Amino acid sequence: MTTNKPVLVLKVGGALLQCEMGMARLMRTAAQILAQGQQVIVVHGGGVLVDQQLAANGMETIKLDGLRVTPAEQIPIVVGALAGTSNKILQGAATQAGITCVGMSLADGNTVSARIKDERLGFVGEVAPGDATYLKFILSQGWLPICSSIAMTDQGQMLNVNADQAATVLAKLVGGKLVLLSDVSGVLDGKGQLIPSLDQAQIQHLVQQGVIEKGMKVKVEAALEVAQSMGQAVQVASWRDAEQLLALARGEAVGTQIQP
Ligand SMILES: Nc1ncnc2c1ncn2[C@@H]1O[C@H](COP(=O)(O)OP(=O)(O)O)[C@@H](O)[C@H]1O
Ligand SMILES: CC(=O)N[C@@H](CCC(=O)OP(=O)(O)O)C(=O)O
Repeated sequence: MTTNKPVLVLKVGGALLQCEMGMARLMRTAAQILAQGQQVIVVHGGGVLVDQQLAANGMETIKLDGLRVTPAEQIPIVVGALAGTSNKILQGAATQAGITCVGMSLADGNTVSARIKDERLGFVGEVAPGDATYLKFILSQGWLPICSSIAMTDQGQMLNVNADQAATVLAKLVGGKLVLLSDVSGVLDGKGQLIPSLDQAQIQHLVQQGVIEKGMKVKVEAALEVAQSMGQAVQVASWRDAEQLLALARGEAVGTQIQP
């Protein structure tokens, strides 16, 4: 049984991986959504784990505008933390919730094509939609693809991709509905209050004021790009909030709506 609804592309941030209860709750919600015949893709980050692994190996973390500068010597650690440990931790949580899942990266089945984004960032990928065959096969089985944000160039060079941007490209590839789940209830104003809806002009203003910064700036800009190219709102919400997850399962708008 499948519905005609667009595929739900759920992006989860790395802080979720540090919270067993949060992961269990999210995967129970995903199981509920899948049981309704709704297809779901989970895309994940793991920035916190990368920070920890780099520190454990005596390496520094440098970010430029929310993106990790990734020199060649950090690639094995970044790939191990994201495509390895983070991906398998989430696969474990999904399995525990009774979900049949497939762990994958952006490179599998040529799902996403990638090239070096900016020499200053090192091995960081700029991504574009590729071939949806592999993803569609997994979805057609009623399985849950769990995708890390590791990509590859045509030459086989592994690249580190910001996970919000990875989710954006997968949403475009399958024409899906994108929900970016983070550790905050949505985009917050200068007083810490949730902003229910944001358009391009409001985003620019808040970025200029420094109210939206760092990882949230990357997230909101990725959300705006996909909202505009697909002509539909993108949600920024929290995986911490059980209510938001239930509302999400019911197909309701939660968190902050980024408007086209
Ligand atoms: N205006 C804002 N509203 C909410 N969070 C913000 C804002 N500006 C910056 N942030 C920061 O962005 C973080 C979310 O981005 P990020 O750490 O990249 O999340 P994730 O790892 O879930 O993708 C929040 O935890 C918060 O520290
Ligand atoms: C290029 C770049 O910045 N890559 C990110 C990929 C992981 C990520 O985005 O994780 P969160 O979703 O948990 O922030 C990084 O290395 O941290």
